[in-house]
Amino acid sequence: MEKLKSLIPEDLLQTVRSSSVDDLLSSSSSSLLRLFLGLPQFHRVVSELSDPGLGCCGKNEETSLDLKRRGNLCFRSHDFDDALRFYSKALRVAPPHAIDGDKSLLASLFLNRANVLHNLGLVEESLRDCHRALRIDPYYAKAWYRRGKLNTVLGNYKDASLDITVSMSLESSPVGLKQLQNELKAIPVNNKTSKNHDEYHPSSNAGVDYLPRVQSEVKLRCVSTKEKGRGMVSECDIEQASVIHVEEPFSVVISKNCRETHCHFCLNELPDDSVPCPSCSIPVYCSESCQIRSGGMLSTNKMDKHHNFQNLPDDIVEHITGVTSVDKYYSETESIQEHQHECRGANWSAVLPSDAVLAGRVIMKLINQGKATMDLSNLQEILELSHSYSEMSPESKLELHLLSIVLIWCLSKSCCPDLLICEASVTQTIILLSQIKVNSIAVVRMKSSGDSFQCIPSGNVSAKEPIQSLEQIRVGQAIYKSGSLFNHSCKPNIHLYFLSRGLVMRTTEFVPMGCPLELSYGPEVGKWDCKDRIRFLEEEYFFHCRCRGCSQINISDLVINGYCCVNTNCTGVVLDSKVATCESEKLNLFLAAPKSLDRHFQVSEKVYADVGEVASSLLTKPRGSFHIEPEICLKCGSRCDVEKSHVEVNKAWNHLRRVDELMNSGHANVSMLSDCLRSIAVLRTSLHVYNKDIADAEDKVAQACYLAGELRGAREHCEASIKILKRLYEDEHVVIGNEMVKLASIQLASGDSSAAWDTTKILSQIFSKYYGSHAQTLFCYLPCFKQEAVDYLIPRTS
Ligand SMILES: C[S@@+](CC[C@H](N)C(=O)[O-])C[C@H]1O[C@@H](n2cnc3c(N)ncnc32)[C@H](O)[C@@H]1O
Repeated sequence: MEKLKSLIPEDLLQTVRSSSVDDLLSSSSSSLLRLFLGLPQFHRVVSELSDPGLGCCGKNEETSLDLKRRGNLCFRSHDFDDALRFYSKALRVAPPHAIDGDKSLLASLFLNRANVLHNLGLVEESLRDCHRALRIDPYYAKAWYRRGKLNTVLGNYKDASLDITVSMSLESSPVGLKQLQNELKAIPVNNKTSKNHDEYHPSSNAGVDYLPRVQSEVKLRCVSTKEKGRGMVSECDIEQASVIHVEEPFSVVISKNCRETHCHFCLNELPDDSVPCPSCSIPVYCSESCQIRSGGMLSTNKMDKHHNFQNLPDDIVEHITGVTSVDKYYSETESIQEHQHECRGANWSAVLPSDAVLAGRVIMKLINQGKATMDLSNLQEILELSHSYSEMSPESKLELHLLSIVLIWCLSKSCCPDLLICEASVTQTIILLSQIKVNSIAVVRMKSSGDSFQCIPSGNVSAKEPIQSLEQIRVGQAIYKSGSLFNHSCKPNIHLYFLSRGLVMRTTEFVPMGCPLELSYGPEVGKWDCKDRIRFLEEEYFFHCRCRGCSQINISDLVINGYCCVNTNCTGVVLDSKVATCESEKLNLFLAAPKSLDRHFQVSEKVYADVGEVASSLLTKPRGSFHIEPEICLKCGSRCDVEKSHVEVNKAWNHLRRVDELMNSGHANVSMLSDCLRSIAVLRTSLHVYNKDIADAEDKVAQACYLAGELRGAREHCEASIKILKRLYEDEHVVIGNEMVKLASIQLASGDSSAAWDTTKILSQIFSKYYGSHAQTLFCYLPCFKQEAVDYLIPRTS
C-alpha cells in the first residue's frame, strides 16, 4: 500500500483525505481510480496480488513430496511430533490428483498421518484419517487394514472384521493374505458398529442446531435516537442471564494470528487431524463438514468405487459404500462457501488486511445470492449498516480508498470477471469498508494459561508454571446483521459470547421494559477511566460515547487513576488535571440533562453512597457549573502534590516490571519478593486505596509469590487485588470471576480445599450469569475445580 500511496500526487492526496461521503460519488474516488488505471506500477502491484500464476497460495507437488519424505524420516526415528507436523504441512500443499508411486499422494499422506496419530495414542483422530484416505482411494488395502486395527482398539469389532475382509479382497500375496486371516481370527465376535467418524467431531458443531433458543417471552424492538442512531430496547421485563439474541454471522474471517491454530470456518481450535482446503494452501479446517461449507473444490474420487468389489457379499459392499461415500457430508442448504472465490492460489486474500478480506466475502456472497448488481451500486441499500466515513481520520480515509480499488481489482481479475472496476463499485466498497470498521464484531475465545488447563493437584505447586488464569483470544472478525444494531455502553447490561461462529447475547442484570439493551465494544467502567474510554471509542469507532457510564457519576471513574489524600485518616480521592477535567464535563452534562432522559439508568442510592466515601464534595450541587479542582482531595479539601506522587509511582513500577521480566524468563526467586513488597508499599502511600495500579501490582506480586512457592503470600495478594477490582467493577462482574480462577488454583495448590470449594461456587455463579449453562463447556476446568475440591472435602473411603 505504501508503494501505491507514493504514486499519488499531493493535491489528490489532500482531496481524498478531506473527502466527505457526499464527495465520494463526485471526484475523489474516481480521480484516484483513473490515476491508478493509467499507471504501469499499479498494474504490477495488483497482478502480483491477483494473478494465480504468480501466487504462492496454490498447491505444489514437489514441496508436498519433500515434506512427506521429511515426515517419513521423522517417523522412522520415532520423532512422532515432527512427523505429524511434516505430514500435515504436506497435506496442505498436496495437489488433489497428484500421484506418488501407484497411490494418490493425498491418500498416502492421510494414511501416514494416521499411523503417526495412532503412535501418539490419538485413536479417534487416526481413524478419521484412515477414513479420509479411503474416501480418496477405496482400493487402498493398507488403509482398510489400519482402519481394522483401529476399530479393534476401539472395540468396534464388527467394523474391524469388515475392514480386514475388504483388505483381504484387495490383497494378492499369499503371505499377506495369511497374515490378514490371522488378524481376522483375532478379532472378538461382537455386533457393535462404529459411529460415523467425521460427523462425530468434538469441535465441528457449526451448522447444526447448536445455538440456544431465545426465550419465547423475550421481545426486542429497534428504536432510533438522536444521540446514538438505531438501537435495541426491551419490549418486556427481562430477567438476568436470559438469552436475548442468537445469530449466525453474515460473513466471517479468521484472525491472521490464528490461521495455523484454528479452524478457518468454525474458528474452534484445530485438532491434530486437521483437514486442508483441496484447492489452495491457505485454510485448514477441523473437519470435512467445515471445509465443505467454507468452499473450495471437493476432492471426490472419480473412479467407479465398486468396480472391483462386485463379487463381494452385499454386507461388505454396503460397508465399503458407507465408509467411502461423501454424500452425507454435504447438503446444498448448509452450504456457505465463503472461501470459494479466494481459492485460486492468488495472493490477495493472504496479503490484504482482514477488513478487506471480510469486505470481499460480503461482496461475493451478495453477488452469488443474486442480490448485488455488478457495479455494486445497490450495496448500501441491501446491507443497511451505519458507517462513520466522515468522522474518520484523513489517513484512514486514504487507506480505505486504496484498499477498495485493490480489492475490486483482485476480485474482478482473480474470480469474478463480471464485476465492474468502476467508480460506483469502488465508492460502494469504500463505504462497505467503513461499515465494517464500526459494525464488525471480534469473535473471541477465552483461553486458560498454559496449553491445556489442568487442575493442580491439591498441595502441589510447580516452580515454573504460572497461576492458572484466563485470557481472551481474538480468533476472527464477523458481520452479524442484527447484532450490529446493538449500541455500546461502558456499563453494559448484556454480555456477548460465541459458540463456534454463532453469537449469543445474555442479559447480565434485570432489564425493565423499554430499557436500551447495550453491550460493550471493548471499554468498560472499571477497565479504564472515562477519558481513556472516550478516546478509544473516538479513535476506533469514531463516535463520542453517550452511555450511562460516561454521562453519570460513578466511584470507579473517580478512583481508578486517583491519588490518596495527604490526610491519612481521610478516604477521599485526589485527581490529576486530565481526569478532573473529564469528570467535571461529565457531571455538568449529567446535571444539565432533562431528568426524563435515560430514566432507566438513574443513579442508585448505592452509587451516591460509594461516591460519598471518596468524593462527598461532589454530591452538593453548586449553583453554577461544576469545576473539579485537580490536586485537591474531593472529600476533605486537603492539597496534594500529584507530580511528586507520580514520580514515586513510576519508580515503584520500574521495580515491578523488572520482577515481571524475571518471572517471564523463568528466574523467579524468593529474594525478589522483598522488592515487590517495598514497591507495593510505595504505591499504597501515593495512590488511592482503590487505584487500579495497586490491583495490578498486587496481582503481579501474587504471581511472584506463587512462583517462589510462597502460597500464603500469593493468596493474600490475590485477595487484595480482587478486593480493589470489586470496587472498580462490581462484585459479580465477569472480571472478578476470572480473578477468582487464580484464587481457586492458589487455594487448591496450598491444600485449602474448603476455601477452593467456596471460591469455585462463587465463580461458577458469576460465569452462569454471563454464560448460562454454556459456562460448563466453555470453561472446562469448572467441573475439574469442583471435583478437586470435593475429592479433598469428602475423602474417598477406599
Ligand atoms: C454497530 S453500530 C450500532 C447501531 C447504530 N446505532 C445504527 O444506527 O445502525 C455503531 C454506531 O452506533 C452509534 N453508537 C453506538 N453506541 C453509542 C454510544 N454509546 N454513544 C453514541 N453513539 C453510539 C455510533 O454511531 C456507532 O458508530
